[in-house]
Amino acid sequence: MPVILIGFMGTGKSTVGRLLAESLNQSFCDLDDLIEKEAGMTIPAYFDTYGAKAFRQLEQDLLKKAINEYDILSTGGGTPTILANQEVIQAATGLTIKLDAPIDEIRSRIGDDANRPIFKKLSRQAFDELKQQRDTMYNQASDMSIDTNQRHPQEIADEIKARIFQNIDELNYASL
Ligand SMILES: Nc1ncnc2c1ncn2[C@@H]1O[C@H](COP(=O)(O)OP(=O)(O)O)[C@@H](O)[C@H]1O
Ligand SMILES: O=C(O)C1=C[C@@H](OP(=O)(O)O)[C@@H](O)[C@H](O)C1
Ligand SMILES: [Mg+2]
Repeated sequence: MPVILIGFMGTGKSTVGRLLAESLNQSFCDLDDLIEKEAGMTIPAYFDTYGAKAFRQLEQDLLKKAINEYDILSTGGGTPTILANQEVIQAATGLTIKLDAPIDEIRSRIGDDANRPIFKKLSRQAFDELKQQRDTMYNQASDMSIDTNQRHPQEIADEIKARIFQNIDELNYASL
């Protein structure tokens, strides 16, 4: 059953996804890593060279591929903002989980990281508004939401694991 992690940048999708896959001994893909591998450059370099539109197109192409090939998929914060991606995520048969954190916690997590071109470019207010706007999309696209504030990534991965097994049990009961 594939698990897709969505949510705003800095909520821990990449970190938790990796831990979850290790703990379940399942295959893992971080969509941003796949993009960097395919493009042969970092994400900030790709934004600088080709622009945001080209980035979204490459992301869309690789999402379709990755969703069929991996058990655990960590998306980028902007992935579910594209309608075609929402459709691909909703058509997937597993669980889609939104990770969340308060905006100030996000700022402190990613503040020093030069790897997020969107964070670097936006004013404080625009960044807050972007999160509010995107949260609506994450809520619509996810089956459940997990607050990651003041929690260790391993604890969050363990909670997701428990939820997966709970979900499998419910599906098994429903088919009896
Ligand atoms: N639960 C957490 N508590 C504190 N810091 C975290 C947590 N999860 C991730 N981080 C840190 O926050 C930063 C962003 O995490 P990352 O997994 O890259 O998020 P995302 O993929 O959602 O952008 C990293 O420095 C990571 O170590
Ligand atoms: O929010 C966004 O639009 C983006 C989030 C990033 O991923 P993370 O959410 O893993 O930081 C990465 O895909 C790119 O910088 C664009
Ligand atoms: Mg990430």
